[in-house]
Amino acid sequence: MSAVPIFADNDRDAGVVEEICGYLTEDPPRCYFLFAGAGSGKTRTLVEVLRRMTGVVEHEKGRGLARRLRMYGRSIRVVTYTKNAVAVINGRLGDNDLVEVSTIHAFCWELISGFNDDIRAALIAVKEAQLEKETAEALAKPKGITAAKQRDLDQIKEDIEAFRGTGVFIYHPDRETYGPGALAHKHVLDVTAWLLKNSPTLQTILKDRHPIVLIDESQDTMKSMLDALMDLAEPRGSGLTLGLLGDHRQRIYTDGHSDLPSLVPPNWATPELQMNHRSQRRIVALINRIWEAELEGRTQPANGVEQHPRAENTGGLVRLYVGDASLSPEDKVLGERWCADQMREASGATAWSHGDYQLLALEHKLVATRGSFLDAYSAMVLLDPNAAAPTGSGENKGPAAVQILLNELAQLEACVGADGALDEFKATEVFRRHGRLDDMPEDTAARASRVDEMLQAIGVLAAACANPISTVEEVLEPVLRAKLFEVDHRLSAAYADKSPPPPAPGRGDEESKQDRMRRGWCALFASPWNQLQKYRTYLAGNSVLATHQVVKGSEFLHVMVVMDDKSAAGNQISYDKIFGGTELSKADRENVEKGKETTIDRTLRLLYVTCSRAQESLALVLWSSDPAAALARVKGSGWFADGEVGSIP
Ligand SMILES: Nc1ncnc2c1ncn2[C@@H]1O[C@H](COP(=O)(O)OP(=O)(O)OP(=O)(O)O)[C@@H](O)[C@H]1O
Repeated sequence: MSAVPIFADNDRDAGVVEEICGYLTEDPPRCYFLFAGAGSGKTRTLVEVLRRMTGVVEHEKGRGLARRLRMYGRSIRVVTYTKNAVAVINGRLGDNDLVEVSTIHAFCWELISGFNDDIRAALIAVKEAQLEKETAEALAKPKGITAAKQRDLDQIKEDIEAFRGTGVFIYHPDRETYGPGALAHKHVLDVTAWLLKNSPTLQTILKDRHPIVLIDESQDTMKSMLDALMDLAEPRGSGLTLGLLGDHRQRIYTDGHSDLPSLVPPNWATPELQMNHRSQRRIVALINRIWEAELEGRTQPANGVEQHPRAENTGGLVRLYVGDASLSPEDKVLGERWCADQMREASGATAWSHGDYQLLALEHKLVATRGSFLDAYSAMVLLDPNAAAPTGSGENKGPAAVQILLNELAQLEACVGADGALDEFKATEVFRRHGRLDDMPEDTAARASRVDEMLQAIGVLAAACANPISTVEEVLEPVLRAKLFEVDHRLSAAYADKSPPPPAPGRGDEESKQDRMRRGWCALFASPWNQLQKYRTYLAGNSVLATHQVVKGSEFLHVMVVMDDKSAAGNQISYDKIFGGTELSKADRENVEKGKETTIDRTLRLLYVTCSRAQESLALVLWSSDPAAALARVKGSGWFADGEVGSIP
């Protein structure tokens, strides 16, 4: 192939940057929704627009915009989904005082921080609305308000009272904040959205600071924040111009709008990126087929442009392997290794035999099982279902009440060598970092005695950590006895309570938050200590195992997608239904009739996201409850050629 057509093909999106620059510099400027598919290079497009709009790259109208922004001390605000994306954009932009890039949490907190009376009013209004909604929902059920539900409603009332008595609210976008007035991540978004709708002062502040707001991954941006901003941007010329970047095919969180393209006002511009610069042709063809598939149970429209691979990306390998879902987890791991060997043979890529491929699993529970930290993970989910698992945005740090286990104790454990000897210098540094040396006794004898007490406790702790069968309870014992660190009051109270865990609720039974947490504490104390290290690695996003949900924005040369509905918790996703090994449920059919989102819709999007992470080769491993039916259905789907499908022996 000659160089000319390659250039022409690869450049089909070349005009989009200039098109967007045009919308932002029109008078009045025009809002836009950029439809940017997987691997379409939306970051590059965004950065190129920003460079032109801020005078870094010569652009006549951009120069005028930059001058106006600078004259009034304003800047363009870019909101990204992860801290990593913030760093990437800042890195590419260089020193640029006309652009501020942040996560949505940091953006919201910057807007509301210090407005304590407004925050209080918003929190109370949001909680009162929640109380009203939950009460009405419970009353509509045949059982009415159960005792467990009443306890939850009382908790909301207590929260409201606590907000009334709070003077100053504190928050940090990058970590959990504790203590009086500490706001959770979700609260900050709720409060900002409420205030943007109800407080003219905040509306003016926003427009005055950031007349242009560009939001990446808008399909997953919390609905209420997006609604508030979209309202403010109307009518055109209102003083706020919005640019939304997104791909509704990649929506994987429930926070976002279910069909953002249909909500975009008709007067907005809707440019599109059609290229997929990331993946080889075969992979791009597969994701196009997946998205347009006419599947039974699908309600979402197949809207969106078909993607084109780069002209030089002529290859790529795709395989689907189907195995029996009733096999043991150990046998499944062996089966997945067999698949990797097949991929090695078919592709010739040694990465498949060296474990240098990215394994994407369906669900956190599946990862916890494969990664041997299921007890610790399950306990964390009971303690705080919202904070237990890593998220795409990287803000989850585990339940707030157990932070000492995830931070201080992990750091102290790292001071103990393989021979069990303590590195006192490093340990002192850990205590100093956590402010534990500030209140050491002045008196020499008392100080020496306290040091002895601490060293003795660390000795017991080191021995417990080194013992592979130690439980979390055994490791905690010396820490609490010698008060080595400041401990969350919920942790110390739960530790002191030696009552047995309440029974798990039966199917369909409600459970109060207190009972659920008590079960969580008991499960955590009984968990093997060595599972916590694996859990921490996973939570930090440093594990070679990743769930589908956390791979947002990433790309890998070789990908294995493990689809095992049986090992996953919940029924939100079912690959076996997509591939035909399981029939649609009654609820699925009812949802289809009502035009509501179905398991098929959600699963198709997740499949789209995972497959589109692969650059060179992609193995799909399906553990099906009816492998024969799945194989037959797959063969008729047109997604794969005959030689691309195989059975796991
Ligand atoms: N114009 C381009 N020319 C060549 N390569 C490009 C171009 N734009 C992007 N790429 C490359 O294509 C890959 C995908 O780009 P990027 O990660 O920005 O896509 P994305 O739109 O954010 O995708 P996703 O939504 O799937 O995460 C990257 O490796 C990037 O370097």
